[in-house]
This record gives sequence, structure tokens and C-alpha cells, in this order.
Amino acid sequence: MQLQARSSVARAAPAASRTRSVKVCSAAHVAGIREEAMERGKNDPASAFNARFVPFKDVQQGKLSGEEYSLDTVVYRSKDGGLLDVYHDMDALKHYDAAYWKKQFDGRVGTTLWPYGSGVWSKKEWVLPGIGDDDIVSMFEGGTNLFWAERFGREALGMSDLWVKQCGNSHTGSFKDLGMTVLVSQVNRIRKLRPGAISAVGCASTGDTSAALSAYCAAAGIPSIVFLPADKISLAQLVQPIANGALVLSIDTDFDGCMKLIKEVTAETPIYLANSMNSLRLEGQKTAAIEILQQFDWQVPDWVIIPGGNLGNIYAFYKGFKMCQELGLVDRIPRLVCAQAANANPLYQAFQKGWQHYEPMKAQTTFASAIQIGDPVSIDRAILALGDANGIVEEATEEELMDAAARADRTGMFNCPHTGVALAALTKLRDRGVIGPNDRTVVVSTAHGLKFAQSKVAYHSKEVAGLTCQYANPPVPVREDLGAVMDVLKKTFNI
Ligand SMILES: Cc1ncc(COP(=O)(O)O)c(C=O)c1O
Ligand SMILES: N[C@@H](CCOP(=O)(O)O)C(=O)O
Repeated sequence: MQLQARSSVARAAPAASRTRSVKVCSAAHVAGIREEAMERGKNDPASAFNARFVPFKDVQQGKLSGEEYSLDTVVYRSKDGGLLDVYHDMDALKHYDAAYWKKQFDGRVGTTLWPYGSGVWSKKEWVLPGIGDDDIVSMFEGGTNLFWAERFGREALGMSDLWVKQCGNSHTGSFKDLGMTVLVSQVNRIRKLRPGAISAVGCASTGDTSAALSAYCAAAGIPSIVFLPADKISLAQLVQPIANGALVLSIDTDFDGCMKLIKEVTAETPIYLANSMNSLRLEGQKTAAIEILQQFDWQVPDWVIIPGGNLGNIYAFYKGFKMCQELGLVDRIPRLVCAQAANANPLYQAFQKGWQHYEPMKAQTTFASAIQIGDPVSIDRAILALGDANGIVEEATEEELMDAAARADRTGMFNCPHTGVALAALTKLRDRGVIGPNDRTVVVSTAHGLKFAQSKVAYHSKEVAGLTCQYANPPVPVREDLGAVMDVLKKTFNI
């Protein structure tokens, strides 16, 4: 749909400035927030924009084939079985200039105005423009800190401009919240439009998608089902969907086996698929890229390094950067690095072969358990993203990823093993001189380290077979005796 007339839409002031800021915390006011959002929605400028599903192949070929689906349709694949993409009416968005969008997005930071206080929904016009504010299920996700890794950059890598985007500082402890707010909001809308169309929402997971899905569904009162590979996820991740009341199936297979099963189940039942094969998820995840640019005052970093497993997120970041470029907010996009565990590295293998040959693999056990994936659903999306962003794929062994996480922890972080994979990839690219000492570089931290306490404890206890654990810092057992305590202090600090 084209924007009718610029003047008619432009007359409406931005929603954030038209409506009083609602500083509300108590449950008694919640109905008020939703009513106000509904009222505001009647002339919401976002409704002048339009997004729909198109075949991903059309995006690859840069040409629309005419096959398209409303976002209210339950569909995950194009007619030829390929992936879909959410396609935005860019001409409509272009009716507003870059200054308008920057002002709009910047003006919503930190607000409690529903739903714009969310880092995702603060970009609503670029995400799901057609959804009513009242249908949105949000925890005010996003808005995560961009940590200047000053000491780690300087001491470990000789870098001056290294940053870590802390996507794990989020409601369920990973970046998955960004995509799940979008998917569950759209499910909420479809269930209101067509009761019975979706009876529950399901996913296969290595632990983070399941945590986010179960939390957002629980908030909305929607049943959720998660397929987990038995004994292959952390205890913290296992307990998350259990606590949120999801139906948890612990299946005697790996993630790829769970993914195969959930695809079959969702093809045959009114259970809606919540994995990133469903491109709605990526619309939320792409806002992390936009947020990084915003946090740098719309200056473009040289490199962004992202750990990759099912490979939806690397494409989501690319899409976020690309939209900012196409709409004139920035003049280029950063170079992207996808970092994989050496034990689960099908993308790395294909990159090594110059993209001439790709083969799924049986992923081996890795401490980076959330990316223990051998048959990534978004392989084509990742290849497109890396091709256009002059990208690189790097890998990290178990020792490299655990050491990198532990070493960076010593400078004030608390990294999950997947962030360790990205930090190890960065270390290798610095060693080879690919990334320069003054290059502005962002490492995307995808989950909170507290979800992976078990493996961190094992590392610091030097209990990992085959690893030297050179940055281990085991606790010192001491008797309840001042002399004994003083002995340890004197030895450690030479006092
Ligand atoms: C913590 C964590 N990091 C990285 C990833 C990789 O993201 P993607 O599957 O989108 O490549 C995942 C999930 O796969 C994850 O849970
Ligand atoms: N790491 C993921 C794996 C599934 O990825 P998805 O983005 O396709 O849902 C998880 O936490 O389950």
C-alpha cells in the first residue's frame, strides 16, 4: 500500500509528542494504558505503512514475483518451499526523511508510553506497522547497554574502540526477547481476529528461544510448547519454560532433530511455529542493529561480530543496518563477522570453500550449547547477509571460546560461551591484522552469562578435560582463623 498523501499523514504529529507521557507502574493503571493505546491507534501514523510476507527468493533476486501474504496469514514457506521475508513498503517509509526517523526513534528512548518504551516497538513503523498497540505483548525489551570494553580492548587486543552490545541484559536473558515480542504480539492479534486459528505456539530450542517464547506466551495467556534436546541445554534454560508453565518436551535427540519435529507438528496442527524460520522473529531482532547505530549517534561501526547457530540473527542484523542505509539514516553498513563454534561450523566450512559448497553437518558437543546446530534453517539468509556486508566467518575451538570469555570476564564482563565464540573470533582477526587497532568494533553478546553458570564453574574449577583453563580463578578454601586468612592475603597481594 502506498502512503496516501504525504501532507495528510505528516499533519499528524508524532505519536510520542501528541500524547501525554504515561508514568504508570501499578496494575490498577494497566487498563488505562491499553485503552489509551487503543484510542491513540485510531490516528496512528504507523497505520499508514505496510508490511507483508514475500518469498525470500524475491529479496535475493531483488525483484518481487507477486507472491505475497498478509502478516495475518499462518504461513512459513513460499509456494516453492523456500523461506519467507517480511517486506516493508519502503516508498511509504521514504515519505519521511532520515531526520524525522532519527527524531522519532530518539524521542522514544526511555519513555513509558505504551508500547514505545520497548527498544523494538520504539521502531514500530519499521517492524509491524499494522498491529494495534493494544495487541502488543511487550516487556519493554531492547534498549540494552552498549558496553565500552576499554580494558579488555586495550590489554588483550590493543584496541581503542571495542564495544559489547549486551543483548543478554534482557527479560529472559537473551536477544530472543526482541523477536519474541513481535511474534507473540502477532499471534495475539490473529487469535483475536480468528479465534481458533492458533491454539498454541511451539518451538524447538537450545534454551533461549524456549525461555523467551514461554515468558511472552505466559504474559499473554497463550499456551506454549517447547521441544528441547534432552541433556543438551543448561539448567537455568531448562527451568525457564518450566517456571512459565509451558509444555516442555525433553526429546532424546539434538536441536536439529527437535527442529525437524516441530516443523512437522506445526505443518499439521493449529500450533504456530515460533522459531526464526518464521520471519516475524527477525523483524524484532533487527532492531538491535538499529539501536547500535542510534547509540553511536548514527555513526556506523567498522565491524559487528555475531555468534551464529540457526543463522537468523546475522540476517536480522544485516536487515536492520540495511534499512537504515536505504532510508538515509546512515551512508553505509558495517562489515559483519559471523562467529561459529568449531564443533558446529557448517557456515564456516562453506565460507572456507568460497560459498561454492554448503553441507549440513552433525553438530558436536560444545560449551556454546545454544549454537550447537548443524543444519541451520537460515543458511540462505546468512549467505546473502555476509555477501552484501563484505562479511567473514570465523570459528573458535572449545579452548579458545572458554578462554576468551574468561579473559574478558576478568575485565568486568560476565560472558556466556557464545559471546566467548565472538570474542575468540575477534582475537583471531586482530592477530591476523584483519581488524585494525582503531577500528570501531562491536561484539554482540547474545545471552546473559548467568544462564551458563555450570560451565563457568567447571572452567574455574579446572574440571574440563583437555582444557588448560588458563584464566581459571578457583575459590581458596580457608579455615575460620585470622592467621590463615592473613596468610592468603599476604601471599596474594604481597602485603
Ligand atoms: C545465546 C545465543 N547466541 C547465539 C545464537 C545464534 O543465533 P542464530 O540462531 O540466530 O544464529 C543463539 C541461538 O541460536 C543463542 O541462543
Ligand atoms: N539458540 C536458539 C536455537 C533456535 O534458534 P531460532 O532463532 O531459530 O529460534 C535457541 O535458543 O533455541
